[in-house]
Amino acid sequence: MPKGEPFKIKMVEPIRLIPREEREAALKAAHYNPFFLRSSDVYIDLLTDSGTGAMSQFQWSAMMLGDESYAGASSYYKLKETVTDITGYEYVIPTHQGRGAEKSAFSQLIRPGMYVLSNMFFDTTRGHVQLAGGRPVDLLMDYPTDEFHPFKGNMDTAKLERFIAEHGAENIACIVMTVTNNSAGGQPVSMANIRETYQIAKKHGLLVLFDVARYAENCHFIRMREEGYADKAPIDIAREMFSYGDGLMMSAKKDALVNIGGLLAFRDEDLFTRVGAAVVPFEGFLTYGGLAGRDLEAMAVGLREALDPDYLAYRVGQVQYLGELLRSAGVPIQWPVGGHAVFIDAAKFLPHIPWDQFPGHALTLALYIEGGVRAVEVGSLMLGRDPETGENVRSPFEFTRLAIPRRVYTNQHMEDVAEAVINAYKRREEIRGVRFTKEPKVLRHFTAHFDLV
Ligand SMILES: Cc1ncc(COP(=O)(O)O)c(/C=N/[C@@H](Cc2ccccc2)C(=O)O)c1O
Repeated sequence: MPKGEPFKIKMVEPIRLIPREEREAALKAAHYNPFFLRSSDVYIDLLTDSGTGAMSQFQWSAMMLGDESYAGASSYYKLKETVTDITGYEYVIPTHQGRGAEKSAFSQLIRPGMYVLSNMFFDTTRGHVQLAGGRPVDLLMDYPTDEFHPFKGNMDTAKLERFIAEHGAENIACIVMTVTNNSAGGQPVSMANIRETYQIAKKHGLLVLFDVARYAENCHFIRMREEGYADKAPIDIAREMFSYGDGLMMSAKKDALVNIGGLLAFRDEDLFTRVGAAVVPFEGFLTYGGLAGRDLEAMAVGLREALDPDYLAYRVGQVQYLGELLRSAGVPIQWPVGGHAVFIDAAKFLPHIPWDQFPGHALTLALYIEGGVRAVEVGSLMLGRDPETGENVRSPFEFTRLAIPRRVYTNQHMEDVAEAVINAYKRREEIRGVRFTKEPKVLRHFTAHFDLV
């Protein structure tokens, strides 16, 4: 097997590491929140793998065929055919990005006070359940962060059965299966777990919707780690996976390899009609959903490219490479490494920082100072406050996430990232926690202002 990437580079975008004193000034000016840094002040941007990937020559050339008709554009039908071929779902609606799909679906499927169950919600999905008056419930299998288990993103189906029995199916709006499981560390969900969850849902007459931002990576892990799938193509694994669901919401900015875009797709016309009623006022007509025709063209191509086995081996392999650099240096990370990011265990990295001074966030500040690397916290800061008590909710994990954009950085960049993390680790006792100086009500981590404790 060649070591190199399964592509060669045709266009480059200059990046540079600004001097340390400029990084310190930039971070202070950004209210100690990496979201407020200018990208030109960031050397290696691991804030998110969402919308930050590089498109292929096939996607760029497809964009020239974008049909910008308001309704019934040929670009829509190309996307629809691709989505139906991969998922088996006949009814397809584009949205501007994932949260457009979430708002449209949850506003129609949730009555205030209803529960929505998940293996684990990501924060915007959780936010939209709450905005629709729903009560999100995570039912993740419990695994130690530093022990190997092939599918740490799994739903705890025993907890699921108990919850349904205790609260009644009539009080549950739907089940959301997040694949891969971003908040649990980009960890995959096994086909057996997806199948079992679907069987339980059908026994109780419950809907199962997928949150499939990173579905291709999930198919790769099933192929690599689950008995009976080694010889199957990722697209065939995807087809089976989607057979255990009633529909999907997707941020196309991940595993559809585009810079903007989202998707809704359903097996059943009634669901399509109900959710479509919210798309028209919020996103646009059903055949464009807030996107240009050229975006639909790029998405149709990207959905297939993401399922290419050589691409998946390279993509997930690069994330593993960074994980191994850190693990071999003794840096505490979640193990095994997920599909789109390395999750540093900030609670272990910074045991002197209390959870409500947000160690995962404190470490993002140190990584930027050390090496111009921008990362994000996935922990108690992201989890926010309990809507009923107003208290900070303590996350089961305190992570600093290093999310790797698709087809953007080389392994030398990963070595630069590892050096920054290891340098921060060497001076970890000096790293201080943070406190709010401005705390927004919803999805606070994106726009909060902080000071060092
Ligand atoms: C599993 C899953 N479901 C839905 C969505 C919403 O999709 P969308 O509305 O963003 O298209 C997301 C978005 N995930 C971004 C969000 C983010 C977080 C921190 C920094 C920047 C961006 C990320 O994980 O990086 C997701 O992960």
